[in-house]
Amino acid sequence: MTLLTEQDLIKIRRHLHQIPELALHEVQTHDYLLQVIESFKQYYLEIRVPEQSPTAILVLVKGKKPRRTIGYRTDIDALPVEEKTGLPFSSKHPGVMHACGHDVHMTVALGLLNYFSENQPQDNLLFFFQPAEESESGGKQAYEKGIFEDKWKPDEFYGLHDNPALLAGAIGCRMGTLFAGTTEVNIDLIGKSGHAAFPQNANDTVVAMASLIMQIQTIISRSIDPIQSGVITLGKVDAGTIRNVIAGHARIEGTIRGLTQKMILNIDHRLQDVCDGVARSFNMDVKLNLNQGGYWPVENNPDLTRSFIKYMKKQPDVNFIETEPAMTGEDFGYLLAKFPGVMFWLGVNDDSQLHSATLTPDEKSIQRGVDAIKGFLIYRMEN
Ligand SMILES: CC(=O)N[C@@H](CCC[C@H](N)C(=O)O)C(=O)O
Repeated sequence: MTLLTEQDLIKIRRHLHQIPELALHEVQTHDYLLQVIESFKQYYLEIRVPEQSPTAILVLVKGKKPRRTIGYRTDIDALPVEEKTGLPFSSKHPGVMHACGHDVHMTVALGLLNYFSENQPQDNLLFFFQPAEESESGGKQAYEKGIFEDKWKPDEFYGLHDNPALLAGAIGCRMGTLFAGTTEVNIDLIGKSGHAAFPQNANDTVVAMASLIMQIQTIISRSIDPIQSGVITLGKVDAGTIRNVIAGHARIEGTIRGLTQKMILNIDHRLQDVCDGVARSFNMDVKLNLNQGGYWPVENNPDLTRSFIKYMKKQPDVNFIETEPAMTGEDFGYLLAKFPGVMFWLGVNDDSQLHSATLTPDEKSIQRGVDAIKGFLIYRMEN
């Protein structure tokens, strides 16, 4: 294999786009990634599939005169979204789609790895193809299972997320917090089912759920400092079986976001109060389960981010934009709490938002992303 062209990268991205898989089930994706990586020159590559995390891949590129190991992470999982792009290379997996652009993330990582397999870097580079970013805290799991040990430990870590609101190939970043911390919310309401005609003999969880949802949506507006703010989105509700049976069980699933850990814990606390209140007033069990996993706020390291921004701003071919913090979550936040590093945006210029069934990243972003990041990594190794 020689250097991949822009067309080769687009082909790879389209293949990955057709085989999206959910968190921790990225089997075909993993096999295809391995196949591509194994087609690169292997002179100074070492590939490892950690047995503790069988869909992850680590690739160490041994440097000429290493002073450090620079990590680069890409996520590899997809979302339970039915694709509606109409693209000829649409998802072949019903109900699953790369609606968050991880196919682009993986392709950029492969482009970088391919370049450094042809051009031995000064420092060591560690590529981490990470399962389960959308749920299941893949980054945290990998860390806790000990996959970053000995020579597999990065001294610093970089990673990107695509951004449809930025022009294709633009790089966005900021000092401090880039993304929010999140907490997954699951609420089960347990009442008593019964005949629709006799509510006095049942305990209706649909009515309690409606009241609970409305009360939860007052937490942000009434309990949180509006200057700091946060988000609670309840994205899934489920209750009942048929129109004329009172539902004895209801479930709500959602997510909380805040830019600081203090804010997340504050919202968590208020949510518990509101659930307890509804349980009392409707005389039923309301079980709240909160799971932050590894979705900690994404805090960029000050020195490394300064150097990243300084480099990107100086490049005539890079459209660099200083961005505001975003309420998206990322389990790279957990890894950045363990290793200093930088997360940044790669513009993919699309009208559709992340997580939408019509997300269509502009493929010009791939080569531009590879060029900008490759340049930065070389610069970092020289400084
Ligand atoms: C970039 C992005 O969209 N990330 C996801 C991360 C999921 C966090 C977690 N599963 C949760 O929902 O709390 C996001 O939804 O922001």
